[in-house]
Formats: sequence, C-alpha cells, structure tokens
Amino acid sequence: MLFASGEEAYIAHAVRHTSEVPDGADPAWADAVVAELEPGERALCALSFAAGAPGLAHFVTGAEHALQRPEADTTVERTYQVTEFPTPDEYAAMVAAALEKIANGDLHKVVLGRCLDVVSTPPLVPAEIIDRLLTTRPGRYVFSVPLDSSTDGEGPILVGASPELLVRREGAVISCTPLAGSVPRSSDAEEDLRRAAGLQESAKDLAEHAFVVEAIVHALKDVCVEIEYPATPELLSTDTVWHLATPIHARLADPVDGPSALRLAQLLHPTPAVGGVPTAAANAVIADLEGDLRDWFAGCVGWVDRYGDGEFAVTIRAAVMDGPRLRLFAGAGIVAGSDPASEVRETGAKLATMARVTGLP
Ligand SMILES: C=C(O[C@@H]1C=C(C(=O)O)C=C[C@H]1O)C(=O)O
Repeated sequence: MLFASGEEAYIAHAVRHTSEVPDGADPAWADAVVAELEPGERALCALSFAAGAPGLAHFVTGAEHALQRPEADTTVERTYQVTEFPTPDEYAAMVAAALEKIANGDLHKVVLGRCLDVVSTPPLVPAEIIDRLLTTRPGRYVFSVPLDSSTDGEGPILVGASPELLVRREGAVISCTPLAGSVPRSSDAEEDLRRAAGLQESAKDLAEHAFVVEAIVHALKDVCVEIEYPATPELLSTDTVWHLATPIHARLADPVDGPSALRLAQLLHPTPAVGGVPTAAANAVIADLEGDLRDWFAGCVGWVDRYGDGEFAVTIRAAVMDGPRLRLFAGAGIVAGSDPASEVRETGAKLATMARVTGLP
C-alpha cells in the first residue's frame, strides 16, 4: 500500500485497521479519521466520485522511500482478453447526446468516461504492476490502495499514476493543480510541440479549463485567504497527453481549527475536472449516460496525518485490479465545441497510460 508524490514514495509497512463508510463525503467521518490517528500514523484514503458513495481510510505506519529506478524488467508473457465498454462508437454517441443537452442550455460542461475490462492469463501480479508504476512514473502521484479491509493483496486494489493534484495541505499552505483541456501526444517531436501550442490557444479547451479553476477558487474562498493563481494555464505533459494546468496557492484562514487535507478533499471534490457545471445537472447526465461504471474512478486518493496535513490526487489514469481482472477508466470533458471523434481519441490516449503499465499490447 503506498502513495508517492514527486521523488518520494510513502510505503505503508503495517495497517492498524481500516474504516469503511457508505458516504465518503460525510464531514463527520473525515473529522473522526483525523481525530483517531495516532502519532506517526497516516490514513491512506480513497473516496468515490460523488456524495453518497463509499469512502475508506487505512490507518497505517510506514516511511518515505527514495524513488526506485528501473532495473531489469521481469515481465511475464501474458495473453489478454480486452472488452471495451462502452465501445468507441457508443462513447461517441454519449458525447453527442451530452452536446445536445449543452446546446439546449441544460448544462455547460460534463465529463464522460469509458472503460477497458481486461482478463489476463496468467493473472496479473499486483507487486509487478506497482513496481512498474514506481519505476516508470507516468504521473506524479502514484498510488496503490486496497479497496476493502483485506490488505493481504487478495481483494480489489486501486492502482494508478495520476497527474492531477486535488489538494495538498502543509500547515497553513494549500495547493491545488487542476487539469482540464487535453490533447493526445505525438511520437513525432515537432508534431508533439504543435499540438501543445494548439492546446494553449484553443478557445474550447481554455473554456473547459476555466470552469474548473473557477469552481476550485470559489470553494477555497470559504476556508482560505490569499488565493493566487496565474491568469492563463500552463502546459503539463504525461507520457500520453498534454494538459492545461493551473497551479493555485492559498493560505488557510484558520490554520489551527481549519479543515484537514481529507476535509478539504471532500469540500473540493468532485471538481468539474471530473464532474461538470452545474454540478447537479452534470452528475445527473453522468448517471444517465455512463450508468455505474465510474465506481472508485474519478474519485480522489491520498493521505492525511493527525495534524491535518496531507495530499490528495484525482483518481485518474487508474485501474482496479482484482485477481485476473483489471478495469481501466478514462474520461474527457465535454463542452460546446467538443467533437465526439476527438473525445474518443483523447480517452484512448488516457487509457494508454495504465494499459502500458499493465503490459497490454
Ligand atoms: C477524467 C480524466 O481526466 C480529466 C479530464 C481532463 C480533460 O477533459 O481534459 C483532463 C484531466 C483530468 O482532469 C481521466 O483521465 O480519466
């Protein structure tokens, strides 16, 4: 079990117990988790996408380890049976349906996702995937968190390499780096830079991005002062996509009794990077068009300590491993001007991050 950020990986050595709740958005639960933490412990947490869906916290002790660098790859030959659902055509139809609702004025933005279900023979080995995640680091925030209290590696495990910081609290200092507005990378260096430059000038992507920054700044205003962020987004790249990114910094108005990192994650999540605008209308469209495929995806994952410090990433570029089965998820923001075929390509590029890590051809 681990959560890695930047050049360090916090690896849990022992689990005291696991708290599972039916509603991960419950503020009383977040406060109880922090109050229950013992000196030297962290709670490694995962929250689902929306209010009213599960959350869990593992009370762990562990240590920071320097990042390991690749050694010999011990990949075993495997065969994979892959099912796409919805299929790319069905996903394009979902995007078209969302665009109709946007044109009707029902909402401004909605993020829609699709999945790959993989059955591997022989079964995937969690330790192998986690090693590869740590050594290849396709995203800044690497995580491996069991999704129930069976921390012996037998139950489902959420793994991934998210590029997106939902929120970090270090004392009174708060940071968020929302991403929204993306384009697949190219293996041709010149074309790759052209795509990045195009993204920075795309009115559609800048609008898609602005919704997220606006929502986060609005939510931070309730608990923070000195909220600072650049007027135009920066570029951030992963192994497969370019993103627009806005680093936001703020100070907690009340550093003594102010919200913990877990409580801040609840206050901010889900942002329109994974939900939409307005929130309720977008959530209804997601439930209607996606069904329940989201599960723990597009949630948030991270840690909090007994002082309230901690760090949460958005659960994207992620997979759920369960024995021989693996489910990958990727979503994309839909706004006026989005094109269904481009959204299929964008989600394909996002799926490729974890597909590569798991050895899929
Ligand atoms: C939903 C995902 O990504 C989110 C959506 C983005 C977009 O629509 O441009 C960009 C980054 C993430 O906030 C995902 O990767 O599954």
